[in-house]
Amino acid sequence: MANLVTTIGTALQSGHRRYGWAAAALVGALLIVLPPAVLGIYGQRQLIVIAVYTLIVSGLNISFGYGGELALGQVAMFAAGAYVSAVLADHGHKDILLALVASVVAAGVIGVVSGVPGLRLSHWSLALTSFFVVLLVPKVLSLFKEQTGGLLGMSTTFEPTIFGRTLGFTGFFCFALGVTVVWMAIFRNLILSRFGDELRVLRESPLLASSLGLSVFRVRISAYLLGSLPAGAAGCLIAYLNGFVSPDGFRFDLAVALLAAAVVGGSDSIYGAIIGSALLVLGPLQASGAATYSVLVYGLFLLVIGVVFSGGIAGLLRLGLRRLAGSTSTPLGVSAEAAAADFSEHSIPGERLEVRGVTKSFGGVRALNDVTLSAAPGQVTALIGANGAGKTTLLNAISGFVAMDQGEVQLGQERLDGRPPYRIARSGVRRTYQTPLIPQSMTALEVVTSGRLGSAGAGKLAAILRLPSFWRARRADLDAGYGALAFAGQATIATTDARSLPLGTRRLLEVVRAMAGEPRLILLDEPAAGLDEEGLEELGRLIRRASDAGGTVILVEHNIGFVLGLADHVHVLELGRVIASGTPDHVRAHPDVIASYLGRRGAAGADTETVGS
Ligand SMILES: Nc1ncnc2c1ncn2[C@@H]1O[C@H](COP(=O)(O)OP(=O)(O)OP(=O)(O)O)[C@@H](O)[C@H]1O
Repeated sequence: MANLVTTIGTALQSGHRRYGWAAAALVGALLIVLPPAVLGIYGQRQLIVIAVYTLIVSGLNISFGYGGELALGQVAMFAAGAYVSAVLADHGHKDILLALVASVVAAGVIGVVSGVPGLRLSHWSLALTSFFVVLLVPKVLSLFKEQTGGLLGMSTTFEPTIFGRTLGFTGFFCFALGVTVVWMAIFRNLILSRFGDELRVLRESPLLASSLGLSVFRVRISAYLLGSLPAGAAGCLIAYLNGFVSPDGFRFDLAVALLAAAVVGGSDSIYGAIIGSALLVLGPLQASGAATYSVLVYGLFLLVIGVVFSGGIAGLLRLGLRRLAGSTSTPLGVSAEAAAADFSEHSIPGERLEVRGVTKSFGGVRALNDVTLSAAPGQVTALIGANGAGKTTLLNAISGFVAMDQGEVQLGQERLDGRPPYRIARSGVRRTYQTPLIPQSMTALEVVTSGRLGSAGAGKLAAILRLPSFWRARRADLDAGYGALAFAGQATIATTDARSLPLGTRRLLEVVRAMAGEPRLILLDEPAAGLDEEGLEELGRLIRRASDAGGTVILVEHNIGFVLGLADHVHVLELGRVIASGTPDHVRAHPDVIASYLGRRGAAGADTETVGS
């Protein structure tokens, strides 16, 4: 019996990804072709409103749910779409396709105008600018009273035509649902492509996104802009549905209600927008009287859902399917051995790193003082030193997260200093962090393939249309990711939720992610922190294999026994200066190092000593 349940669960879970789109398209098609008499005019209207909210909420989910940016401006874009369609209809342009395109363009313009300033600034700025944009809607409409009817709104003759033929209500119903189905297909294809992974990486940490080679600003603005487009389409549909537009339809309450619908449905799920919107339209708040308290009730909803089940209803369904499916399977139908062999043949293209005269001060603290050192391909180069010696600052200076005051960094023939972090990452610098940065709701395989996000891949259009170039790039990403996992002996965790893995495995995963991105330089910041003996051994083996495969590895670590047993070359930092460099034996015996750092036990052999942490 348990087996049967697991089989059904697995089929549903894998079917959800592979054929979920087909099921959704089928439901959409059925609704469209359903005889009007079955639903009746009221039922059709309700479905159109659900479709309208689905468009807006799914747009919100791109930047908010997947990208982690709180943005409320969708209502302003919704208003822009509605008013553009209304004004066009008022001027006798009744072609609904024309109105749809114009509404989408208008929403895009509002998206760029309101998004760019917010996104250029800090994380909360977008929430604030988009909040103000929504508050401004009635004011702007009153400014253009002649054209928009001001606060009273405007009604006009909405008789949609398409290519010169009048649509009628049922035709409009089919059009509205058709637009929503097409958008949901676009949305799904975007989310299940590199773009979806970029958003999830961004939500986890902009720092991580930059160090994987992504321009944080570009990802944020693409998400906000793409999310604004369906809101414009929704505006067009609501104008034609109601035959009337007024500022009352685009108030701040609606922004809160849509946010609640996103969270309740599941803001980081593809079909959560449909669930949330259906609840918004058909749910208990539609009862007379309840609407008065809608902001309060939606606010409470947000709080409760946020605390109790953050993935929303879609998240609960996903969890249920996962539980039913039980253990995970190997993806791609590739054997671990074959993938590992492929990956080891594909060596790591390490380059020589030269750091010359790097100096960095934070106020009165000189974190790096004229640091000159190098690291060779095929070797593990360790940086050791007590707390505050400047090790992390040096990694940050090499990877561009800290602007150095003086000095040069050269990788192979390429100068890295002066470039932004994402460009340095694109030059092949990959790093790990003291606290593993593993994005939410990603499998181990997805985490590893995200190491390739900064490299050339298929574009968004290829992803939306699922062109052959998309499938080729996807196959290459999956092969490289799976190969890297198998190379590290971790193929069995490929489909496991990466966040649920133990600390040691998450640390390994970070190293594997760094290896999957064809790195010319790998920077490891305290990868052994918190690991037990077994974890240390496994990590040591992996780092050694990465350098044997040609990688240039720089290891910052406090566990001296681990470092001296693994490194080919060691640089010792003290108060921002290099005080010794050489082989582990040379460093172990160096009088300055013994005096200031290793102490008497170091001279005798510091195999298990952890210094400075
Ligand atoms: N952003 C910052 N602002 C101000 N001071 C900083 C900043 N980053 C580092 N420092 C200072 O620079 C010095 C070097 O710090 P750094 O973190 O590089 O040392 P570390 O060797 O990596 O230490 P640990 O082993 O504890 O991580 C310390 O005195 C630290 O307080």
